Amino acid sequence: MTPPRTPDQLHRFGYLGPRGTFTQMALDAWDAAEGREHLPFGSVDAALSALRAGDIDAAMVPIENSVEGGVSATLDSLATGEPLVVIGEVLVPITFVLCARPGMPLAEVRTVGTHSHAWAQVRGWMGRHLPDAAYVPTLSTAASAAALAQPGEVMFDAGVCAPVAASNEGLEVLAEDIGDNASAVTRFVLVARPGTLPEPTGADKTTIVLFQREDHAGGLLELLEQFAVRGVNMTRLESRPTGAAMGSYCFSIDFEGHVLDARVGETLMGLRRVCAEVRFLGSYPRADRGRPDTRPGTTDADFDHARAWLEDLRA
Ligand SMILES: O=C(O)C(=O)Cc1ccccc1
Repeated sequence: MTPPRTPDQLHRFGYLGPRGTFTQMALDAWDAAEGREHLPFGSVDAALSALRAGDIDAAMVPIENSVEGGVSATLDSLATGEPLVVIGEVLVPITFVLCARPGMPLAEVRTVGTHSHAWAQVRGWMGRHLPDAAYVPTLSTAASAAALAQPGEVMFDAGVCAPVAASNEGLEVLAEDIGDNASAVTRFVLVARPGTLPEPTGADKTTIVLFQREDHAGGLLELLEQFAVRGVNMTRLESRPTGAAMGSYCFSIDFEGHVLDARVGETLMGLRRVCAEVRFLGSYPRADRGRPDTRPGTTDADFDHARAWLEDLRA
């Protein structure tokens, strides 16, 4: 996981809570709290609204899972509304347990509560061990454990969460390691209001959202070739409905490099020419420290030489 790199001006951090979520683990990994506040929020939207309102300085939210894909609540909130920027990312390996109130036998579990992304990752196990169990969605994995720990009626018999959430809430673990994919990883992003741009490290990523001008044959290719000709490697590409009309999509994209890198700047200018809108969602150090494989002709020095050559011609 990423070591802490907390800019000095950030003091109040929000996260998708309650305590015991994978998102809290991501925030703890990023910011080993030294007097800074870590505040739980009930949903991604609630955390990002508090950030936009200025109640917190940054928010840790899930963005992508290696098994289930993008987290729509996060992608859509970042693509619209008051601008926010990603200033860091954290990768967290995911392990799930099935937990219940003490005394509940596995054979009697009829309903299971958890976050939709967690349910999608334990579907195989559920099919084998609790094929008739009904799914009850909760706003996070730890929210299902917290609900079971409250006295009185609860909407489900068991919850799926991190081992730490089950033990925080004094629940019994009915089964361990129930994820269908043992190497599942979730990627979390630390989001702030614009104005914080982490310095380039040589191992950076940039996130943008592209809105096309009009639907036409080769429209997506036109966007992709902006990256290809400048040697910029994409690490995530998703289309999301804009909500404006049926068939209206935007593209949410992560790629290697920092906005201050020449090839990234040239790519963004190319995209700006061919798109109706380019929303910049930040440049930040990669959690895995992976450095891009820069092709000959696409280094900062190559772009500088070419620009100097053109200026010479014009002079
Ligand atoms: O609900 C949580 O614990 C989260 O942090 C969101 C989530 C849910 C499922 C897998 C990874 C992250």
